[in-house]
Amino acid sequence: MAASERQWVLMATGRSPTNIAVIKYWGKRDEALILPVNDSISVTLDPDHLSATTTVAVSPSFPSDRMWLNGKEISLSGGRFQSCLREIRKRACEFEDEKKGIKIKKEDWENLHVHIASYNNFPTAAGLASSAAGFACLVFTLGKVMNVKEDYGELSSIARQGSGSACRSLYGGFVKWCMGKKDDGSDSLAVQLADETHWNDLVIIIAVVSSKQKETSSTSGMRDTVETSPLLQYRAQTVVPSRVLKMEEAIKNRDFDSFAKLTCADSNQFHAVCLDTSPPIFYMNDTSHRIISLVEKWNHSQGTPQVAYTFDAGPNAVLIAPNRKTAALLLQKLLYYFPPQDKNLSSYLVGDKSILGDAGLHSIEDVDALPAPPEMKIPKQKFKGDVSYFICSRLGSGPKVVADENQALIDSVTGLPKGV
Ligand SMILES: Nc1ncnc2c1ncn2[C@@H]1O[C@H](COP(=O)(O)OP(=O)(O)OP(=O)(O)O)[C@@H](O)[C@H]1O
Ligand SMILES: C[C@@](O)(CCOP(=O)(O)OP(=O)(O)O)CC(=O)O
Repeated sequence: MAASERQWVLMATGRSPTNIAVIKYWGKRDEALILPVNDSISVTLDPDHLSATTTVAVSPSFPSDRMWLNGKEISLSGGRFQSCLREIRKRACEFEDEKKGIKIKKEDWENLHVHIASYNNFPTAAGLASSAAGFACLVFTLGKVMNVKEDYGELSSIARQGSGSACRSLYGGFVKWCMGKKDDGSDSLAVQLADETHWNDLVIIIAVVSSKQKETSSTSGMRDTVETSPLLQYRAQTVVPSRVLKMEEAIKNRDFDSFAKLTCADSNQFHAVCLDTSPPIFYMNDTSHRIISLVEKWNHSQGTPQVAYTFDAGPNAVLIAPNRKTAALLLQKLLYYFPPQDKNLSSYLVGDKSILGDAGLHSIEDVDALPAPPEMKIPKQKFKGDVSYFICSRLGSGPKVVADENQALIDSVTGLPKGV
């Protein structure tokens, strides 16, 4: 290879959203391939608020594969990263850029190494599904740089091998992960039920209860549940199959009543199987329970669901409102009970801050003046400081290429992360 040939660096940058399940995935039937015991359904969140951005660079001058996450080098030796790299490399296609003097034959990809830099615009490993956005983005961006021709369904089954829930982040809007039947996992992939424009009135408010790393990871938690919970069998075989059908129908008809009831019931059953695990797993805390109680009492007082709640493997609440008006009412109730620790309202709600205006909350004085929610029995008690901050978001699109080279996370000359 000529010296000039050795110099080129080929790069691609992608951005992928995170997703939140409304019918939960919990339990694997195959640990290595990451095959689930039931179907699951999720909503994809707006990448402007919660997403991973990943740059993949390839160059004949790189002696090994390397990765940096949020500016720190991490090991790629784990099985999940290796599976994603292997599966994408297998599907890599010929690539040529005459201007830059780059010509890569299909068989060359086996010997070309990658540098990967990724950044999450929200806390990593804090129960906000960073692994879902991260692995979806990794697979999507590797696919771009390696000129992979496979469709998103196939890419989703590769992202699944990085982290199960990641397969659902390959699409925007409403997504179903079909568990599949085959032993090799080739039919365990994501399909889009409807894109983000189908039901774009929905508003999502996340209460970040704790951004510390959690005690029991989803991976080990669900392994323990599969081994010890008798309730999980009933959930996976009897409850979820009919719930998935009802949820698909609710989404198709934009039936918020059914959507909310199914979402809350499924979150509660997921936490019930965690409690049915030996030793029991507690992901929610007192603040999570207070938020459930607030929503349940409000919903009950109105006779129909106003808002849905769902909790993943952590205490953070994800609340889904049917429209901005209801979201603004919800925010008033939440801020009444969970006012900010300091006087800074603007940093207490991130994402779509305009919801504060809709709720008539322009300053901390407006929060102090909020009336107690009438449906609550003990309205006087407040829990200042129990919520770290709120995120206001909406449904969003699937992965996208970031074309602006200024936004690449790797320097195209050095092949190293910018700033390293
Ligand atoms: N941008 C990223 N690119 C590649 N991998 C990532 C990225 N972000 C996170 N990960 C991987 O995901 C791991 C964190 O996953 P973990 O399941 O512990 O937390 P989480 O996904 O934030 O929470 P949860 O799955 O419970 O919602 C990281 O240690 C890393 O291996
Ligand atoms: C509670 C959940 O968020 C569990 C997600 O689990 P992960 O996808 O993080 O687990 P692994 O496949 O072991 O990586 C529910 C869901 O997203 O469906």
